[in-house]
Amino acid sequence: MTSQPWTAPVAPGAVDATVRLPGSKSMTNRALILAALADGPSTLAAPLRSRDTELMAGALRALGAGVAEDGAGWRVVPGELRGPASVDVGLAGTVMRFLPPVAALAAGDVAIDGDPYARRRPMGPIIAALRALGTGVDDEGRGALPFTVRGRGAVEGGVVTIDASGSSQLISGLLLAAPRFAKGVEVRHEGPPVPSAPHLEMTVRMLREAGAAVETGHDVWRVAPGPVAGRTWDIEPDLSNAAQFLAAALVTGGRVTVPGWPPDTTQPGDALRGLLARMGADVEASGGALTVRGTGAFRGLDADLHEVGELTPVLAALCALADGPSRLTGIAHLRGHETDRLAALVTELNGLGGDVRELPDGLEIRPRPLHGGTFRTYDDHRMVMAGAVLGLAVDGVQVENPATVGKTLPDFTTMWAAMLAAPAARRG
Ligand SMILES: O=C(O)C1=C[C@@H](OP(=O)(O)O)[C@@H](O)[C@H](O)C1
Ligand SMILES: C=C(OP(=O)(O)O)C(=O)O
Repeated sequence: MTSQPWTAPVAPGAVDATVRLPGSKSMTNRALILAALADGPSTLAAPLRSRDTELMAGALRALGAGVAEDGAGWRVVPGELRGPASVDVGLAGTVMRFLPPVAALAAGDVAIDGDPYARRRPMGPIIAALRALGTGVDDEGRGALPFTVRGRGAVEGGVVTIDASGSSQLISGLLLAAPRFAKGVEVRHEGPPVPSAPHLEMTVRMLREAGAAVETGHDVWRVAPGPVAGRTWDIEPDLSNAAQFLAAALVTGGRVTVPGWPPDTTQPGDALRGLLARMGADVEASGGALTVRGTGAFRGLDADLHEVGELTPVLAALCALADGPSRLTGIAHLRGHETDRLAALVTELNGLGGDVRELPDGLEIRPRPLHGGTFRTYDDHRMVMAGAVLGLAVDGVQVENPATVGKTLPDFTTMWAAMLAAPAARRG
């Protein structure tokens, strides 16, 4: 779906807002997988409703699970997994990496495809791993989408070695389905470091919460075969989607509070507390909420974002408005995200007059006065959010195809307008 360009609003003054965020994409899609593999029904309370999670729900339904509306949540009733089925993964990394190992457990063929750029995202290691664990995959030699998983109703499992330097999701996908493999799984990683450690911790923690036995070591993860418990999953607010709202406090010298900030979380967005403080924000956690205050002036950032790569687009936009230069490193794998995010950020920030250089593993950003213009978004929700942050301070930023935020935050532009319309902003 393509929408009309959106003129990102200039902040009318210092923001002063409380922003309630919908559920975490990463937790919702893990909970859906575990619920579909469980030995009884589960409930997801406050899940994210967005393109990525609806695609996951649709994929699991196609394989035989019951995923039904339950008030604001979802009720999942596991069913016998079977093909033939066709699954659309859209551009969702979580669906394209978490679903194929579940498809391997189905009796019958499962054809899997997605958006055009999905065919360019790293999938080879998971295809090879499924074969090594005893499941046929017909990919016509592509090592990428589209492909068909030849499910036989059971997966032998065992030990497999992959290079997961392109995406942590390649490991998470194998681990999430592994309690249902006859021998469980031992996944070993060989290659450059695996990104997104917090997301791997999230996988391990949620598997354990569902009763699975998981052991971890250096670049090795083991899941024993065993039952997955049906349960209630309370989905935390999506902290990565807090980034753009909290950034608005720095850009405008205002205050943004996010209620329901979990005190102990595996979400990478929790790193925003430290990262924004390093840029000069006053960050306060109290009463279960996180509040960020800015003065309107803030420093550049020199940070390795390897573990929290999905925060990069919004942080890069913030860095382009900072008082000094920034270096964001450890993020070569972002070339395989929704788009090549390093190239996209260089092109679009420089298109507004910025001075951004691509490094082998990141970005170097030197702030310069920016001007309005088209900010292309490449079907990447976080590029829309980055454009919104720039628009707070730069008149005439035309964000292309804002509806692409539907991937994880369908109400984004409405929430953004509400934040800017909060009382203090109108006075400012
Ligand atoms: O497991 C997950 O839920 C995710 C893992 C990360 O992927 P990569 O390791 O590919 O960066 C992250 O960027 C993505 O948004 C969500
Ligand atoms: C990388 C991201 O998404 P995906 O789950 O599609 O990998 C992201 O949300 O920033």
